[in-house]
Amino acid sequence: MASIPQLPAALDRWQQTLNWQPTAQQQALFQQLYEQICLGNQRLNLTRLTEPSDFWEKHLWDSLSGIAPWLNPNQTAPSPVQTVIDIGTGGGFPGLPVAIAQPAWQVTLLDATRKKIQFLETVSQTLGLERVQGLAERAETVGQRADYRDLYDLALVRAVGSASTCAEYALPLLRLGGYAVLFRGQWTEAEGQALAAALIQLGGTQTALRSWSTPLTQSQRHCLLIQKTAATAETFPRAVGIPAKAPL
Ligand SMILES: C[S@@+](CC[C@H](N)C(=O)[O-])C[C@H]1O[C@@H](n2cnc3c(N)ncnc32)[C@H](O)[C@@H]1O
Repeated sequence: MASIPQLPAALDRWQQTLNWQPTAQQQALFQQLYEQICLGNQRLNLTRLTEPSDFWEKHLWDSLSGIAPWLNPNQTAPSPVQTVIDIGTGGGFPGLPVAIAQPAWQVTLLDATRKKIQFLETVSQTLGLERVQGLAERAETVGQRADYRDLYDLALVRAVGSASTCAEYALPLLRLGGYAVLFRGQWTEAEGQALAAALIQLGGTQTALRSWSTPLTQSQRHCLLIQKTAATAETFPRAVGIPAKAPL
């Protein structure tokens, strides 16, 4: 069985780039995650990244780069976190690496595809991630449910749609003062302008735009931090399919 990059090389890279290191137990969980997601279930086609170094960089490192402000012991976290929702989690990213790195956080993995969520629940149980739960629903439906709205401290959204679409999924689910992290590859001024207009309608304020290169292949990444600074109108999220078809 192939191994993801092991100590000490990976530890150095975690330390240099995120100022954080996994414990030996967390490193073992990352390896188990790799085996379960990449090699364990080819049928669901959860990821096309099966090479250990690709998995480490584009799934593990990339997922944790989004929560860098909460990992770095020298930084004050933007706000305390207990509850997290990963919207459109797919193969469990960024939610599962985040749950391993932050074992005290309660992480909900949301995806519209029930089979993916059922598989991720089994993986979470196998890895002993007791604070992870799955939710097989559309983000638009969950965002209109009173038991999920205004609930989460942190929403993570990677590779699910345009930034405005992702913001419309995330903001209704956040408590006032909570944060959304939007993971992006390239980032253009036009996207920034569209997002700014959407945030006015959704009650969000962009507080940071971080830009960096990934540590192995120097691919460009952008990460947007958005705080919920006002209540989101009840009209959002709009009906299923509309946020993606007609972004704000
Ligand atoms: C390209 S995958 C990205 C998966 C993962 N976040 C990642 O970065 O590897 C997009 C996922 O979002 C889910 N998705 C798309 N729109 C959704 C919605 N409105 N509500 C819930 N899940 C959605 C899809 O089912 C799919 O699994």
